[in-house]
This record gives sequence, C-alpha cells and structure tokens, in this order.
Amino acid sequence: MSVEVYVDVKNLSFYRADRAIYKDITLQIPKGKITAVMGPSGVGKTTLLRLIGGQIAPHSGSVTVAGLDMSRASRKELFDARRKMGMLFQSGALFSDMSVFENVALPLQEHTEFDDVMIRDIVLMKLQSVGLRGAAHLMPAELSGGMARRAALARAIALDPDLVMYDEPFAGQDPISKGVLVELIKRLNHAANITSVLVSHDVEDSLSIADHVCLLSDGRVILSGTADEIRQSKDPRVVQFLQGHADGPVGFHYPAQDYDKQLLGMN
Ligand SMILES: Nc1ncnc2c1ncn2[C@@H]1O[C@H](COP(=O)(O)OP(=O)(O)OP(=O)(O)O)[C@@H](O)[C@H]1O
Repeated sequence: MSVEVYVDVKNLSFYRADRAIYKDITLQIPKGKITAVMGPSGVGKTTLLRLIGGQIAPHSGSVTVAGLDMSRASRKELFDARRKMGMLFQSGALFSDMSVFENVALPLQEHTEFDDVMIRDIVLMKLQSVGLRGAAHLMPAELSGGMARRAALARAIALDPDLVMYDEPFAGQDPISKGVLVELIKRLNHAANITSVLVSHDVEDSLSIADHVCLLSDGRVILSGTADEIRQSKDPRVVQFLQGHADGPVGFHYPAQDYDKQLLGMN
C-alpha cells in the first residue's frame, strides 16, 4: 500500500553561524500518521519543526508541506498553510490573563468569521476532547502542569489542523499526566486523521505511539522506519541513543575549538 506523504524534506541543509545543523537530509512524514523525530539534545529537532512551519528557511533543499514548498510560498500561502498547523510546545504557555475557555477561543476569534455561539460550541468540543470542559472557567494559574498542557493542546487543535507538531509535550510531566497525554495524542491523531510530528526525549513513550520514527544524529537521518525497526537496529548510534549511554559514537560535546590550545590562550 503506498503511503501519502504530508511533509517532504529534500536535500535540506541548514546552518547556524557556520555550523551545519542539517547536512543534505531527506525525509518524509506520512499523512495521517504519528512520526516521532528523535535524536540527542541539540541535534536540531526543534529546528526541523521550525523549518516545517516555515518560520525559518533552509539554506539549500526544500521543505514541502501538503504540496507547498514553504520557502517559495507567498505570504498568503504561508499564512494559509500555518492555519492548518497546530503546535504544542513544551513552553506552550497559555495567556495567563485569559481563562482556559478564552485561550482556546482566541485562534477561532482571530482566524475565523464564526459567531460567538459557534465559537462557544467548538471550544466546548475541543475542551471535551482533552477532558477539560469542566475547567473552562479556570485561569491558567489554577491548572496543574498536565492540565495546562492539555489546555494548550485544545488551543492547538481549535482550528482543526491537518498537521500537529508536538515539541517535548511530556517534559516535566508525572507518569500519569504523561500517560494521559500519550493516549490523547494517539486518540486525536486517529480520530481526526491528523498528521502528527512528535519530538520527545521519552524514547519508550514515543515509540509506543509512533507509526514512523526518524532518528537524527550529527546533521543526518541515521534511521527512518517503524518503532520495531528502530528497536531491532544494530547501528551503534541507534543503540547508544535507545540505551541512553553517554559514551558511544554520538559525541557529548558541542563542537568547540581545541581544548589544550584554548587553555593555553593560543586561540
Ligand atoms: N536561534 C538560534 N540561533 C543560533 N543557534 C540556534 C538557535 N536555535 C537553535 N540553535 C542551535 O541549533 C542547534 C539545534 O537546536 P535545536 O533546538 O533544534 O535542537 P534540539 O534537537 O531540539 O535540542 P533539544 O533536544 O535539547 O531541545 C543547537 O546547537 C542550538 O544551539
């Protein structure tokens, strides 16, 4: 069965100063599936989400989302494309001076012509889907960390996005809240046929819900496959990542000048 591609990354290179974050990577994110993007800290996972969102542009190569080349798109096309994307960031802060209801209503007020009754119904539906309809009137300061993450998720899906990107959604969550979020991501993905991209350090949680996994290391995709393919891989870089070993082919140090020379003040 052929898989429809939603995000097509081709020969992408991207630099920060003169450091190559991505060196000619090619990867595909299948439509309607959950893709986990994994790799060591600093490898460029958040950067990839920003490239997909069109917030930053590749130095070479392309990122095509639902057929639209993000770096060649007009402002209007980019605006329309972003409207179909939901993002849930680790720091996906809710507006602290607005209730949960108002936070979820905001994108609907800003991006649609719906009247108040329609917006109310949609907000209640979204809050129901994350289990927070009863918390609609609460202010963000009154929520637990897990509830805040779920409220932010309700806001991220308010406009019925085709693509939802999750950046470390489980960070700082206790095991129960994490379990709730894992189930929620899975349920939302399947119920609404959303394409989901999940960036997380929680290897087991990610592998438990991902249909497809991309493992990044040193500016390249070192493995792209199913969770089982990742688990069974003998590639030492994959094994090091899955087992969380500090020593191995994946370096611990951010690139730096020669240590001895630097201590001796030679450069
Ligand atoms: N705005 C920026 N300006 C300069 N360098 C940046 C910027 N944002 C990120 N970087 C650098 O780009 C690299 C990739 O960052 P990114 O946040 O994408 O990594 P990550 O894989 O998401 O890391 P983590 O898992 O720790 O969140 C890092 O070395 C970071 O220092």
